[in-house]
Amino acid sequence: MVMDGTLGNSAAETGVLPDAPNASVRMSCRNINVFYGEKQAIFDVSLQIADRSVTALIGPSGCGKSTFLRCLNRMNDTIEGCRVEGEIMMEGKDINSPAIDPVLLRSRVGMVFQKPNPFPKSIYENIAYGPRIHGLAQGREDMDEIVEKSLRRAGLWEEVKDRLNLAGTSLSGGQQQRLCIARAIAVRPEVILMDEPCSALDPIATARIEELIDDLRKRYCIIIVTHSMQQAARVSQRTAFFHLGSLVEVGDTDQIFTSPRDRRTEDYITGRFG
Ligand SMILES: Nc1ncnc2c1ncn2[C@@H]1O[C@H](COP(=O)(O)OP(=O)(O)OP(=O)(O)O)[C@@H](O)[C@H]1O
Repeated sequence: MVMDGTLGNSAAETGVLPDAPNASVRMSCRNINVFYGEKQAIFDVSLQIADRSVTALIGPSGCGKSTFLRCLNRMNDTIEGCRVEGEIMMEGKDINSPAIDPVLLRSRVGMVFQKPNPFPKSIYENIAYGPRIHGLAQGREDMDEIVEKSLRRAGLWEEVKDRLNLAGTSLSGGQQQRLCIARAIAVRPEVILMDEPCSALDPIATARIEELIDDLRKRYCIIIVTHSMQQAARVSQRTAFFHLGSLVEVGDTDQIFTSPRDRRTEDYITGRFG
């Protein structure tokens, strides 16, 4: 672990999940409160996030899923009037500490948005940009390798290897989303946040992304916000149910969907509200 306030490369584990002793914790959030001006959007949420697995955040519209997700890589810092309280530990350091560089943090905790948002640059440059600004490539050959590896991991290489100089925006919606995932992977993240990554995609493109998420979880800690309970059930191993800014219940996805402990979770998953 490095001692200069930056987040080190080591995959140091911070503990185990209380209900899953074999899972190591990648991020540990304690007593998180989030305010937009005077209005409180997240109330005292504590959540441990397992490594090498997918955690789904579910709950009715406006319950705070995206707000909470954005706490995990300090994207809320970019929203005027938004204030985050509480502790989010990763590799033994609080990511909200002033010593943490948010740009570096966001390379370690990458993000994929609802709508694919490739840069207005070539496919190659979309991937190469991050490694270049973070100094991860020694030269052209090294960069070529990073680009190929990232596109392969995102399941896009075969489709684009002969047209790397074409604009990223020339790809289909599903391909663009895989390009954005490849872009996140290229800077060697440990965590990937996904905010409804399939909501702009058709069912076939959605299925490809879901398969990809299942593959990526072998290497990364993934947290996904989804409106679709079917998607949460298909792709995640753990599910956290939010309601009115509070975390109602978190657990093994099978348990949450088959025997929820809280009435509100049951009402939501059985379609009584939301
Ligand atoms: N930039 C903002 N400024 C003020 N209030 C906001 C802002 N973003 C979100 N909120 C409020 O915070 C609460 C939580 O919103 P958030 O978008 O996190 O919920 P969500 O569960 O992700 O919703 P959805 O499923 O509809 O995307 C809502 O009441 C919302 O109106």
